[in-house]
Amino acid sequence: MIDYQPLYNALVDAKAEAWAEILPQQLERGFDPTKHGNLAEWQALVDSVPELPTAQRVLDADAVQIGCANDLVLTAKTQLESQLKALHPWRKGPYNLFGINIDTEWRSDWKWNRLKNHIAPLEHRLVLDVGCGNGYHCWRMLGAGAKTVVGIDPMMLNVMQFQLVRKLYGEAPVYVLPMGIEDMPYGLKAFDTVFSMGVLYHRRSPIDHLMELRDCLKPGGELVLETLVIDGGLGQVLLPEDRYARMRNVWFLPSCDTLIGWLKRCGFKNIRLVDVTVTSIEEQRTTEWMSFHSLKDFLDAENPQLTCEGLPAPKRAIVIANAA
Ligand SMILES: Nc1ncnc2c1ncn2[C@@H]1O[C@H](C[S@+](CC[C@H]([NH3+])C(=O)[O-])CC(=O)[O-])[C@@H](O)[C@H]1O
Repeated sequence: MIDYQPLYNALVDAKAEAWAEILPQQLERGFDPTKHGNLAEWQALVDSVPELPTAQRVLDADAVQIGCANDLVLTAKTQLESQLKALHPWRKGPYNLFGINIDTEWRSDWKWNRLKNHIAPLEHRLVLDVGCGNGYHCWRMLGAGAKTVVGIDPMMLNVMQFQLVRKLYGEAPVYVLPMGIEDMPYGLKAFDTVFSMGVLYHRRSPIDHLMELRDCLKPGGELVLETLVIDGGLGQVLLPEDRYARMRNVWFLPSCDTLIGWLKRCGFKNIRLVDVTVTSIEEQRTTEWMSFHSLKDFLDAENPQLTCEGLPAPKRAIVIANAA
Protein backbone atom coordinates (compact mmCIF):
# COMPACT_ATOMS: atom_id res chain seq x y z
CA MET A 1 0.00 0.00 0.00
CA ILE A 2 1.47 3.37 -0.97
CA ASP A 3 1.40 6.01 1.77
CA TYR A 4 0.12 9.22 0.14
CA GLN A 5 0.58 11.39 3.25
CA PRO A 6 4.07 12.61 2.14
CA LEU A 7 2.56 13.60 -1.24
CA TYR A 8 -0.24 15.43 0.56
CA ASN A 9 2.35 17.28 2.66
CA ALA A 10 4.47 18.13 -0.40
CA LEU A 11 1.40 19.60 -2.13
CA VAL A 12 0.50 21.67 0.94
CA ASP A 13 4.12 22.91 1.16
CA ALA A 14 3.89 23.97 -2.49
CA LYS A 15 0.65 25.85 -1.73
CA ALA A 16 -1.29 23.35 -3.85
CA GLU A 17 -3.96 22.89 -1.15
CA ALA A 18 -6.62 22.95 -3.87
CA TRP A 19 -5.27 19.62 -5.07
CA ALA A 20 -4.31 18.19 -1.67
CA GLU A 21 -7.92 18.63 -0.49
CA ILE A 22 -9.50 16.63 -3.32
CA LEU A 23 -6.68 14.06 -3.60
CA PRO A 24 -8.24 11.47 -1.22
CA GLN A 25 -11.51 11.43 -3.22
CA GLN A 26 -9.60 11.26 -6.51
CA LEU A 27 -7.59 8.29 -5.26
CA GLU A 28 -10.70 6.56 -3.98
CA ARG A 29 -12.42 7.03 -7.33
CA GLY A 30 -9.30 6.12 -9.34
CA PHE A 31 -8.69 2.89 -7.43
CA ASP A 32 -12.37 1.86 -7.24
CA PRO A 33 -12.30 -1.78 -8.42
CA THR A 34 -15.94 -1.61 -9.54
CA LYS A 35 -15.01 1.04 -12.13
CA HIS A 36 -12.36 -1.03 -13.92
CA GLY A 37 -12.72 -4.63 -15.05
CA ASN A 38 -9.15 -5.81 -14.31
CA LEU A 39 -8.27 -3.64 -11.36
CA ALA A 40 -9.12 -6.09 -8.56
CA GLU A 41 -7.03 -8.80 -10.25
CA TRP A 42 -4.05 -6.45 -10.83
CA GLN A 43 -4.27 -5.15 -7.26
CA ALA A 44 -4.25 -8.73 -5.92
CA LEU A 45 -1.22 -9.44 -8.08
CA VAL A 46 0.71 -6.41 -6.77
CA ASP A 47 -0.32 -7.32 -3.20
CA SER A 48 0.99 -10.85 -3.71
CA VAL A 49 4.50 -9.64 -4.63
CA PRO A 50 6.59 -9.89 -1.46
CA GLU A 51 8.80 -7.06 -0.26
CA LEU A 52 12.22 -8.16 -1.42
CA PRO A 53 15.10 -6.62 0.50
CA THR A 54 17.92 -5.24 -1.62
CA ALA A 55 20.60 -2.58 -1.42
CA GLN A 56 20.69 -2.14 -5.19
CA ARG A 57 18.71 0.83 -6.57
CA VAL A 58 20.05 2.52 -9.69
CA LEU A 59 18.12 5.41 -11.24
CA ASP A 60 20.82 7.09 -13.28
CA ALA A 61 21.56 4.34 -15.81
CA ASP A 62 19.56 3.52 -18.94
CA ALA A 63 17.60 0.73 -17.26
CA VAL A 64 15.90 1.52 -13.96
CA GLN A 65 17.54 -1.12 -11.81
CA ILE A 66 16.18 -2.49 -8.56
CA GLY A 67 17.87 -5.48 -6.94
CA CYS A 68 20.25 -7.88 -8.61
CA ALA A 69 19.98 -11.50 -9.68
CA ASN A 70 21.93 -12.70 -6.61
CA ASP A 71 19.35 -11.20 -4.22
CA LEU A 72 16.83 -13.93 -5.11
CA VAL A 73 16.82 -17.69 -5.20
CA LEU A 74 15.82 -19.11 -8.57
CA THR A 75 12.24 -19.97 -7.56
CA ALA A 76 11.61 -16.43 -6.29
CA LYS A 77 13.02 -14.98 -9.51
CA THR A 78 10.82 -17.24 -11.65
CA GLN A 79 7.80 -16.22 -9.61
CA LEU A 80 8.57 -12.50 -9.89
CA GLU A 81 9.06 -12.86 -13.64
CA SER A 82 5.62 -14.45 -14.06
CA GLN A 83 4.03 -11.75 -11.87
CA LEU A 84 5.63 -9.06 -14.03
CA LYS A 85 4.54 -10.85 -17.21
CA ALA A 86 0.94 -10.91 -15.94
CA LEU A 87 0.97 -7.11 -16.40
CA HIS A 88 1.83 -7.38 -20.14
CA PRO A 89 2.21 -5.23 -22.26
CA TRP A 90 5.17 -3.29 -20.88
CA ARG A 91 5.53 -0.26 -23.16
CA LYS A 92 7.88 2.13 -21.34
CA GLY A 93 11.26 1.22 -19.89
CA PRO A 94 13.74 -0.52 -19.79
CA TYR A 95 13.80 -1.92 -16.26
CA ASN A 96 16.07 -4.43 -14.65
CA LEU A 97 14.31 -5.93 -11.64
CA PHE A 98 16.27 -8.49 -9.62
CA GLY A 99 18.13 -9.50 -12.77
CA ILE A 100 14.95 -9.69 -14.89
CA ASN A 101 15.51 -7.52 -17.91
CA ILE A 102 12.22 -5.91 -18.99
CA ASP A 103 12.89 -5.06 -22.61
CA THR A 104 9.93 -2.75 -23.19
CA GLU A 105 8.35 -1.67 -26.48
CA TRP A 106 10.02 1.74 -26.16
CA ARG A 107 13.62 2.60 -25.41
CA SER A 108 12.36 5.42 -23.20
CA ASP A 109 15.93 6.00 -22.06
CA TRP A 110 16.69 7.38 -25.54
CA LYS A 111 14.09 10.15 -25.04
CA TRP A 112 15.53 10.89 -21.60
CA ASN A 113 19.06 11.09 -23.02
CA ARG A 114 17.88 13.58 -25.66
CA LEU A 115 16.49 15.98 -23.10
CA LYS A 116 18.48 15.52 -19.88
CA ASN A 117 21.23 18.02 -20.70
CA HIS A 118 18.78 20.73 -21.74
CA ILE A 119 16.49 20.89 -18.71
CA ALA A 120 16.98 22.94 -15.55
CA PRO A 121 18.60 20.75 -12.88
CA LEU A 122 15.84 18.89 -11.06
CA GLU A 123 17.42 19.09 -7.58
CA HIS A 124 14.92 20.33 -4.97
CA ARG A 125 12.16 20.55 -7.58
CA LEU A 126 8.54 19.49 -7.36
CA VAL A 127 7.92 17.81 -10.71
CA LEU A 128 4.75 16.83 -12.57
CA ASP A 129 4.90 14.27 -15.41
CA VAL A 130 1.65 14.42 -17.39
CA GLY A 131 0.89 11.18 -19.25
CA CYS A 132 3.76 9.42 -17.49
CA GLY A 133 2.89 5.88 -18.65
CA ASN A 134 4.18 3.37 -16.10
CA GLY A 135 6.44 6.00 -14.56
CA TYR A 136 9.77 5.11 -16.18
CA HIS A 137 10.69 8.79 -16.66
CA CYS A 138 9.44 9.60 -13.12
CA TRP A 139 12.14 7.27 -11.76
CA ARG A 140 14.74 8.95 -13.96
CA MET A 141 13.57 12.36 -12.66
CA LEU A 142 13.96 11.12 -9.09
CA GLY A 143 17.41 9.81 -10.04
CA ALA A 144 18.25 13.29 -11.36
CA GLY A 145 17.58 14.72 -7.89
CA ALA A 146 13.93 15.85 -7.95
CA LYS A 147 12.47 16.37 -4.46
CA THR A 148 9.08 14.88 -5.31
CA VAL A 149 7.79 13.52 -8.63
CA VAL A 150 4.08 13.21 -9.36
CA GLY A 151 3.10 11.35 -12.51
CA ILE A 152 -0.48 11.25 -13.76
CA ASP A 153 -1.88 8.77 -16.26
CA PRO A 154 -5.47 7.62 -16.79
CA MET A 155 -4.50 4.12 -17.99
CA MET A 156 -4.88 1.78 -15.05
CA LEU A 157 -2.44 -0.87 -16.34
CA ASN A 158 0.30 1.81 -16.33
CA VAL A 159 -0.56 2.76 -12.76
CA MET A 160 -0.43 -0.87 -11.61
CA GLN A 161 2.90 -1.51 -13.36
CA PHE A 162 4.22 1.52 -11.46
CA GLN A 163 2.83 0.18 -8.19
CA LEU A 164 4.62 -3.12 -8.69
CA VAL A 165 7.94 -1.40 -9.45
CA ARG A 166 7.45 0.93 -6.46
CA LYS A 167 6.78 -2.01 -4.18
CA LEU A 168 10.13 -3.49 -5.23
CA TYR A 169 11.88 -0.12 -4.79
CA GLY A 170 10.40 0.72 -1.39
CA GLU A 171 9.51 4.15 0.01
CA ALA A 172 10.35 7.00 -2.37
CA PRO A 173 8.91 10.46 -3.12
CA VAL A 174 7.53 9.33 -6.47
CA TYR A 175 3.84 8.73 -7.21
CA VAL A 176 1.76 7.77 -10.26
CA LEU A 177 -1.88 8.72 -9.91
CA PRO A 178 -4.78 7.33 -11.96
CA MET A 179 -6.04 10.55 -13.51
CA GLY A 180 -5.76 12.73 -16.60
CA ILE A 181 -4.63 16.33 -17.03
CA GLU A 182 -8.31 17.32 -17.16
CA ASP A 183 -8.67 16.23 -13.51
CA MET A 184 -6.06 18.72 -12.27
CA PRO A 185 -7.61 21.61 -10.34
CA TYR A 186 -7.48 24.92 -12.16
CA GLY A 187 -4.89 27.56 -11.26
CA LEU A 188 -2.48 25.42 -9.18
CA LYS A 189 0.74 27.21 -10.18
CA ALA A 190 2.64 24.84 -7.90
CA PHE A 191 5.18 22.81 -9.91
CA ASP A 192 8.77 23.80 -10.64
CA THR A 193 8.96 21.58 -13.74
CA VAL A 194 6.14 20.05 -15.78
CA PHE A 195 6.79 17.37 -18.40
CA SER A 196 4.23 16.59 -21.09
CA MET A 197 5.69 13.97 -23.40
CA GLY A 198 3.67 12.12 -26.01
CA VAL A 199 0.38 13.67 -24.86
CA LEU A 200 -0.30 16.86 -26.88
CA TYR A 201 -1.29 14.98 -30.05
CA HIS A 202 -3.78 12.91 -28.05
CA ARG A 203 -5.62 16.06 -26.96
CA ARG A 204 -8.45 17.38 -29.14
CA SER A 205 -7.65 20.91 -28.06
CA PRO A 206 -3.88 21.42 -28.06
CA ILE A 207 -4.10 25.07 -27.00
CA ASP A 208 -6.17 24.13 -23.95
CA HIS A 209 -3.55 21.46 -23.13
CA LEU A 210 -0.76 24.06 -23.22
CA MET A 211 -2.86 26.41 -21.06
CA GLU A 212 -3.48 23.59 -18.55
CA LEU A 213 0.26 22.85 -18.41
CA ARG A 214 1.07 26.53 -17.89
CA ASP A 215 -1.49 26.63 -15.16
CA CYS A 216 0.26 23.81 -13.26
CA LEU A 217 3.59 25.70 -13.30
CA LYS A 218 4.85 28.28 -10.83
CA PRO A 219 5.70 31.60 -12.50
CA GLY A 220 9.09 31.02 -14.16
CA GLY A 221 8.70 27.22 -13.89
CA GLU A 222 9.87 25.04 -16.76
CA LEU A 223 7.79 23.13 -19.28
CA VAL A 224 9.37 20.18 -21.10
CA LEU A 225 7.12 19.38 -24.03
CA GLU A 226 7.61 16.46 -26.41
CA THR A 227 5.22 15.78 -29.24
CA LEU A 228 4.84 14.57 -32.83
CA VAL A 229 5.65 17.23 -35.43
CA ILE A 230 5.63 17.55 -39.21
CA ASP A 231 8.04 19.32 -41.56
CA GLY A 232 6.83 22.75 -42.60
CA GLY A 233 6.69 26.40 -41.65
CA LEU A 234 4.71 28.66 -39.36
CA GLY A 235 1.00 27.94 -39.54
CA GLN A 236 1.36 24.41 -40.90
CA VAL A 237 -0.34 21.62 -39.01
CA LEU A 238 -1.58 18.15 -39.88
CA LEU A 239 -4.97 16.94 -38.68
CA PRO A 240 -5.21 13.31 -39.83
CA GLU A 241 -8.50 12.52 -41.55
CA ASP A 242 -8.79 9.32 -39.57
CA ARG A 243 -6.06 7.16 -38.01
CA TYR A 244 -2.40 8.06 -37.72
CA ALA A 245 0.04 5.10 -37.62
CA ARG A 246 -3.06 3.02 -36.77
CA MET A 247 -3.79 5.18 -33.69
CA ARG A 248 -7.36 6.43 -33.49
CA ASN A 249 -6.83 9.23 -31.01
CA VAL A 250 -4.32 11.45 -32.81
CA TRP A 251 -5.37 15.04 -33.46
CA PHE A 252 -2.95 17.89 -34.20
CA LEU A 253 0.63 17.50 -35.48
CA PRO A 254 2.12 20.99 -35.84
CA SER A 255 5.34 22.02 -37.56
CA CYS A 256 8.01 23.11 -35.06
CA ASP A 257 7.42 26.79 -35.89
CA THR A 258 3.68 26.36 -35.39
CA LEU A 259 4.28 24.66 -32.04
CA ILE A 260 6.54 27.50 -30.93
CA GLY A 261 3.85 29.96 -32.06
CA TRP A 262 1.24 28.12 -29.96
CA LEU A 263 3.53 28.29 -26.91
CA LYS A 264 4.01 32.04 -27.41
CA ARG A 265 0.25 32.60 -27.66
CA CYS A 266 -0.17 30.67 -24.42
CA GLY A 267 2.19 33.03 -22.61
CA PHE A 268 5.36 30.92 -22.48
CA LYS A 269 8.75 32.66 -22.62
CA ASN A 270 12.29 31.61 -23.45
CA ILE A 271 11.08 28.92 -25.88
CA ARG A 272 13.84 26.58 -27.11
CA LEU A 273 13.57 23.76 -29.65
CA VAL A 274 16.22 21.34 -28.34
CA ASP A 275 15.69 18.20 -30.40
CA VAL A 276 13.92 16.82 -33.46
CA THR A 277 14.23 13.08 -34.07
CA VAL A 278 12.50 10.67 -36.43
CA THR A 279 11.26 7.71 -34.37
CA SER A 280 13.13 4.62 -35.48
CA ILE A 281 12.00 1.00 -35.47
CA GLU A 282 14.86 0.37 -33.04
CA GLU A 283 13.37 2.84 -30.53
CA GLN A 284 9.79 1.50 -30.71
CA ARG A 285 9.45 -2.20 -31.43
CA THR A 286 7.79 -5.49 -30.54
CA THR A 287 9.63 -7.34 -27.77
CA GLU A 288 9.08 -10.31 -25.48
CA TRP A 289 7.48 -7.85 -23.00
CA MET A 290 5.22 -6.17 -25.60
CA SER A 291 4.24 -8.83 -28.08
CA PHE A 292 1.67 -6.81 -30.11
CA HIS A 293 2.33 -4.91 -33.33
CA SER A 294 4.63 -1.91 -33.08
CA LEU A 295 6.01 0.91 -35.24
CA LYS A 296 7.37 -1.31 -38.05
CA ASP A 297 3.84 -2.64 -38.65
CA PHE A 298 2.39 0.88 -38.72
CA LEU A 299 4.68 2.20 -41.47
CA ASP A 300 4.27 1.86 -45.23
CA ALA A 301 6.02 -1.42 -46.10
CA GLU A 302 7.55 0.14 -49.24
CA ASN A 303 8.38 3.58 -47.89
CA PRO A 304 9.26 3.89 -44.18
CA GLN A 305 9.03 7.67 -44.47
CA LEU A 306 5.27 7.27 -44.54
CA THR A 307 2.78 5.72 -42.16
CA CYS A 308 0.52 2.97 -43.52
CA GLU A 309 -2.10 5.71 -44.05
CA GLY A 310 0.35 7.60 -46.34
CA LEU A 311 1.06 10.36 -43.79
CA PRO A 312 4.55 11.53 -42.72
CA ALA A 313 6.15 8.92 -40.43
CA PRO A 314 6.51 9.82 -36.72
CA LYS A 315 8.98 12.58 -35.96
CA ARG A 316 9.14 14.05 -32.47
CA ALA A 317 10.30 17.43 -31.19
CA ILE A 318 11.32 18.47 -27.68
CA VAL A 319 10.63 22.09 -26.76
CA ILE A 320 11.49 23.69 -23.43
CA ALA A 321 9.90 26.92 -22.24
CA ASN A 322 9.20 28.91 -19.09
CA ALA A 323 5.88 30.03 -17.69
CA ALA A 324 5.74 33.84 -17.55
N1 LIG B 1 -5.88 13.11 -20.71
C1 LIG B 1 -4.72 12.57 -20.40
N2 LIG B 1 -4.02 13.05 -19.34
C2 LIG B 1 -2.84 12.49 -19.01
N3 LIG B 1 -2.28 11.46 -19.67
C3 LIG B 1 -2.95 10.97 -20.73
C4 LIG B 1 -4.18 11.49 -21.15
N4 LIG B 1 -4.60 10.79 -22.23
C5 LIG B 1 -3.67 9.84 -22.47
N5 LIG B 1 -2.67 9.94 -21.56
C6 LIG B 1 -1.50 9.08 -21.41
O1 LIG B 1 -0.44 9.66 -22.13
C7 LIG B 1 0.52 8.63 -22.41
C8 LIG B 1 1.04 8.83 -23.81
S1 LIG B 1 2.44 7.83 -24.20
C9 LIG B 1 3.77 8.76 -23.54
C10 LIG B 1 4.35 8.19 -22.28
C11 LIG B 1 5.55 8.92 -21.71
N6 LIG B 1 5.20 10.29 -21.30
C12 LIG B 1 6.67 8.96 -22.70
O2 LIG B 1 6.98 10.04 -23.20
O3 LIG B 1 7.25 7.90 -22.94
C13 LIG B 1 2.54 8.14 -25.88
C14 LIG B 1 3.74 7.62 -26.50
O4 LIG B 1 3.82 6.40 -26.61
O5 LIG B 1 4.62 8.41 -26.84
C15 LIG B 1 -0.20 7.30 -22.23
O6 LIG B 1 0.38 6.62 -21.15
C16 LIG B 1 -1.63 7.69 -21.99
O7 LIG B 1 -2.30 6.81 -21.09
